[in-house]
Amino acid sequence: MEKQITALQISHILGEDYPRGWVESLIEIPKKEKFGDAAFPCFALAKSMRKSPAVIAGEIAARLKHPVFDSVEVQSGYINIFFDRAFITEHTLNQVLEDPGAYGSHTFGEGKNAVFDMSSPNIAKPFSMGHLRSTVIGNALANLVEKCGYQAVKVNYIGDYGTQFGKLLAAYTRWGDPKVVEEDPIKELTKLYVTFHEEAEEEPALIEEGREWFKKLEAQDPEALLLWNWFREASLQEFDTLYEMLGVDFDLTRGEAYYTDKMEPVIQQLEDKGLLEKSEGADVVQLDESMPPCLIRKSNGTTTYATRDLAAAIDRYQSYPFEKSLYVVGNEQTLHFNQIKQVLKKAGFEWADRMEHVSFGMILQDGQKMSTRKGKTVLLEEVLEEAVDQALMNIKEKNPDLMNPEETARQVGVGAVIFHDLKQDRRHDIEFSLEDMLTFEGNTGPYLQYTHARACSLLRKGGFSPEDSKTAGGDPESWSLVKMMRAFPEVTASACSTNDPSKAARYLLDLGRSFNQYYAKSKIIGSPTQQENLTLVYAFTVVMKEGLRLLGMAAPEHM
Ligand SMILES: NC(=[NH2+])NCCC[C@H](N)C(=O)O
Repeated sequence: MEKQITALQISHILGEDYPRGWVESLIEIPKKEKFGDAAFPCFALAKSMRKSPAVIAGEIAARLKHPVFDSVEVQSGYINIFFDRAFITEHTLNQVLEDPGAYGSHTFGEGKNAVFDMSSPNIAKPFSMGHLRSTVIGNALANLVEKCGYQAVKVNYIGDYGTQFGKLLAAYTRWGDPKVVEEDPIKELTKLYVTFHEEAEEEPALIEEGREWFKKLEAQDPEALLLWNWFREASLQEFDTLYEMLGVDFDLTRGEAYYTDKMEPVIQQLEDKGLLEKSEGADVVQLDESMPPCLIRKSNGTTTYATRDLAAAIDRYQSYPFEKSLYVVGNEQTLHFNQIKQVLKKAGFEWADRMEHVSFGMILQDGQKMSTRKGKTVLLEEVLEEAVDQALMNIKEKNPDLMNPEETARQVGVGAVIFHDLKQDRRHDIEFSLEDMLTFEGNTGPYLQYTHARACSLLRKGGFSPEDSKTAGGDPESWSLVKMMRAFPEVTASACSTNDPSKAARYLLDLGRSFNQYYAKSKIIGSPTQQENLTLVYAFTVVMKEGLRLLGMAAPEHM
């Protein structure tokens, strides 16, 4: 906010040739305190004003006045502005404490829908690392858009359709044992699927058998349908255990199969609009030179992944006219989503521009993709359990008297995995390392949660209660922390608008560091301004807790 005020003042002094937005883009936030809280470099003005930057800086500085400015200095072409700390501190604390849960909220999304296609695992297959990323990133973004006023609609678009289910049905009817499937459905079904592929190399006729089964499924053959339903329900149940652990829920679990009878009308529309072309017996829509045509119907008459996504996009727009529709899916599907978008655009759906592929990289282990195929299965549930176990060990070591250590360990272990994902630029591949995720020092989830818990324990020690808050007259040592808390609303807005939860995650690391620095430097309890200091600590817990909530993490008060 001070940045805008500063820009407005400078722009006002310079006149209309230098608009506020332009001035604001030049303003820097100095790293060193001695250069002020904001700095304006005058070098870009030298040419048009035909004066040296130092002279210009002097002239502007002489006229720069506002209640939030405490002092203004000129240093070699820069104007360094120092804000009125007491004024801003009080204002910030009042804002945070006025309505704690609402601090950092915005209204710009009000009355608008944001639809999320997220998680979307495939039934009868293990929940992969990619699906974990989609779940975690999608959930954080959904929280962020809601923070900005949007209505989030979280859709779990499960992969419950397609030729692979023909193969699975073929494999099951040949080799499956209902009891074994019942016991550990995903594991057994995956095995059957792998067996199918191995056997098919010896016996190519199997492939045909798989196709036949898929045709039966499409024709709603009772036996096929019964088995498919069973596999589906059993898989969803296993996924639910994971979602519960992660603390994620959905507004809608609606998979590809839901669109079985909604594709024909879409294909008809494409036909009517003259977009459908025959290509080697298949129906395709030609796209611009940058991509291959989109396959709508294969030569054997079956529909595709793309056809279902087209039907789903149209259906979503009809049910939830959206301002944005985000597909939180790995990088490897970029071409697919570009194709879908372009087909819809060609068909005249202007809203296709509001669809966005929120892509992300892979999770690597020792530089290689963590795979769920063949022998190398890494089961996500085991990963999370391992994280929780290790968190429990860490916690017991640090705080042997903690009540309810299991619940806290769950919050910390799961939080560690979530944060490790969210702190990085989502488009990059990330290296998986439980050790790195779980340390209490460094850029981790546990570090943030621990910092928050320490602050809570200070409040308990000081017998603080929010009703006794004192927002004026705080400790000057708190300035960096105050500025950090002040930045929160800007961070939520920008993380939301750029679909980038890492902005919020990295901000929380900075916030945590600011708090720990303040804590190290100040005598909080027992100082003459104890109540003011504790008010600040309390405000910090409010912002940290809300930040963690947005990322999908818990903020335990004891650790
Ligand atoms: N609308 C979509 N295509 N969403 C992504 C689905 C992801 C797919 N089930 C997979 O695991 O690869």
